[in-house]
Amino acid sequence: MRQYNIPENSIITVAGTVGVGKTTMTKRLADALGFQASFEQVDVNPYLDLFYDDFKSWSFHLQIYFLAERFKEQKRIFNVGGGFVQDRSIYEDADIFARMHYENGTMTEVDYKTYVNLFEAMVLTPYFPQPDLLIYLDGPLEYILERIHQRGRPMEVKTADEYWVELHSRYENWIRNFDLCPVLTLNIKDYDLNNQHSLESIIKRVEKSIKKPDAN
Ligand SMILES: Nc1ncnc2c1ncn2[C@@H]1O[C@H](COP(=O)(O)OP(=O)(O)O)[C@@H](O)[C@H]1O
Ligand SMILES: Nc1ncnc2c1ncn2[C@H]1C[C@H](O)[C@@H](COP(=O)(O)O)O1
Repeated sequence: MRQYNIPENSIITVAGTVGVGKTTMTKRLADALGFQASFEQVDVNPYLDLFYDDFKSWSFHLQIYFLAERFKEQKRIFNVGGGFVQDRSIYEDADIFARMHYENGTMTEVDYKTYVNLFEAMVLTPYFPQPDLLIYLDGPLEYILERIHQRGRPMEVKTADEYWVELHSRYENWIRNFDLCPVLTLNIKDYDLNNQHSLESIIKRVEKSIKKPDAN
């Protein structure tokens, strides 16, 4: 395997809205770098279908479930060590999804406050070092909607497009203000992961952007 100028214990988080291509990017990048991958487990999530049927009744349960899952994954990453590529950051749960449901009235204020308290307590533990790089995947909304429909998860396909439109717009605002670690933004129109040159050029950009051990 080719050696890259990327510290071997780096943590790279792939962020972006639903359907943009995080899981696919996580797999390809982890394989190319010889890193381990950490995924969201969508198929076994007991709340996801219930949530998409009725946001108001299930948004708190779902957020707590995601928080617990991410905490377990963070602990695993911390204990196993080595380089990891991670499919979605915990920041997106709190700053985008939970906040959106609270602001739209599909999560109560008391539930939101409880969630934020728990989130803040968790990110202060040693299991949540800031990533060395956040790769932000962005692209035109119509591409993303097409991917959601083409992937065909039933609960997502039946969800009104307005939900994805709002999510996309919240992501764009969020990334403009995100400063917890270096960010590399990739537009999905500009790469093709089936093309080795395209993947190599992404890795070159990762090499340039990632936090190196001697950096502050
Ligand atoms: N670079 C790409 N080019 C074309 N299709 C892609 C690309 N990346 C992902 N897809 C497709 O788009 C859909 C969503 O991708 P996925 O990686 O599951 O997104 P996410 O994890 O962000 O929800 C899947 O059907 C996947 O095969
Ligand atoms: N924190 C979250 N709140 C609500 N919904 C969420 C959250 N994190 C993920 N999701 C949903 C969105 C998708 O339907 C699936 C998986 O996300 P993906 O972006 O496809 O990895 O879970």
